[in-house]
Amino acid sequence: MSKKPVRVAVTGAAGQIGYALLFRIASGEMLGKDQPVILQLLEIPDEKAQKALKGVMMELDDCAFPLLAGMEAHSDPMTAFKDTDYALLVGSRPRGPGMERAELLAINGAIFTAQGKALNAVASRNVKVLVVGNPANTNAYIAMKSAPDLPARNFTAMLRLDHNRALSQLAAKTGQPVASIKNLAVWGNHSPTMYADYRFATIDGASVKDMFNDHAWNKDVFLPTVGKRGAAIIEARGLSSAASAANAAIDHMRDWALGTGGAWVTMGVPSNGAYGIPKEVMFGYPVTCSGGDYQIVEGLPIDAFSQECINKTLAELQGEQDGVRHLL
Ligand SMILES: NC(=O)C1=CN([C@@H]2O[C@H](COP(=O)(O)OP(=O)(O)OC[C@H]3O[C@@H](n4cnc5c(N)ncnc54)[C@H](O)[C@@H]3O)[C@@H](O)[C@H]2O)C=CC1
Ligand SMILES: O=C([O-])CC(=O)C(=O)O
Repeated sequence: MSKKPVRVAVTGAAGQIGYALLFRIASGEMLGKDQPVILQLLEIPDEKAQKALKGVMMELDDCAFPLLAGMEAHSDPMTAFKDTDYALLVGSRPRGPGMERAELLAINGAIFTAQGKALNAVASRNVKVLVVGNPANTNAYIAMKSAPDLPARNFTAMLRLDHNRALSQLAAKTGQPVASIKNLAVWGNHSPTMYADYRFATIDGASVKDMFNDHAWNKDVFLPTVGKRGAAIIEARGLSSAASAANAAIDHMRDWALGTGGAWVTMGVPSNGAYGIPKEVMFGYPVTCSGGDYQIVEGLPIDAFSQECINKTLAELQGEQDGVRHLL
């Protein structure tokens, strides 16, 4: 028997990430090739944005996706999020060349308060929320705090792009295929302070750390390359990452919904206190997913360098959260 359609809300649907994301959701890459979806698309109430959204929907129609069971255009989160099972909060103001994240925080804070409240009021009580729009962790924190009637753990932030970037850098360094690398973790904020941690990573079961014990490469090449990749893409493209961000969003939601089979992935999730991170801080952690839920990988040893990196990214996140406290 065919499955009942699920509702997937996407904000910023006419933006560049939206354009790289919607077609893949509709083709079944996110929730499975047997799962029909109804897309509930939100754009700002602006004639140009709504017109562009109509154009994207015309193209979605023209793909004749068998799994696309319905599609709606919205300009109000209160209707866009009605009964939604999944919400991908992409729409926000992207960072331009030279723009600081603090500037973004002020502009985007208001958006995520309103959207959190709307999710609280009208979404499915089990809605899974992924915040992509930057600053993703703090926007997710704002949305979570604005939705007190929904489970806090259902609000997550996207660190999967950092995770995937780190995988590719490790694959290049070791000359091994990406798919062979397991047990990578990225801690903290989706920002240059994130800490990509390959101490536990294995390739075909062998420790990556034992393959090359190169602290200088870790500190001076690997971490800055992964951390500043977003800025490097902006510099090269004149636009922020879109296809790779959409791909990471698909990976994040697919793994959360369908499970990772024991493999670690990175998600930004409200802390449960693990690793001394204060509760509720929206923090990148290694997780495994099963049964439509995620579990933080706990009990990993944290050495002095790692602790220093974790402290740094935590301090940045707490600074961001302090900066939005007046909104909550
Ligand atoms: N977490 C991550 O790893 C990454 C996050 N990003 C972030 O994703 C966001 C979106 O990026 P792009 O698609 O490239 O930007 P874009 O500017 O192409 O599209 C954003 C869209 O969101 C819409 N929008 C703005 N406010 C909205 C609101 N309140 N409700 C609904 N829609 C709204 C805009 O009209 C626009 O169409 C940016 O904040 C960007 O910094 C980008 C790459 C990676
Ligand atoms: O840096 C940006 O503004 C876009 C982004 O989040 C990324 O590519 O990681």
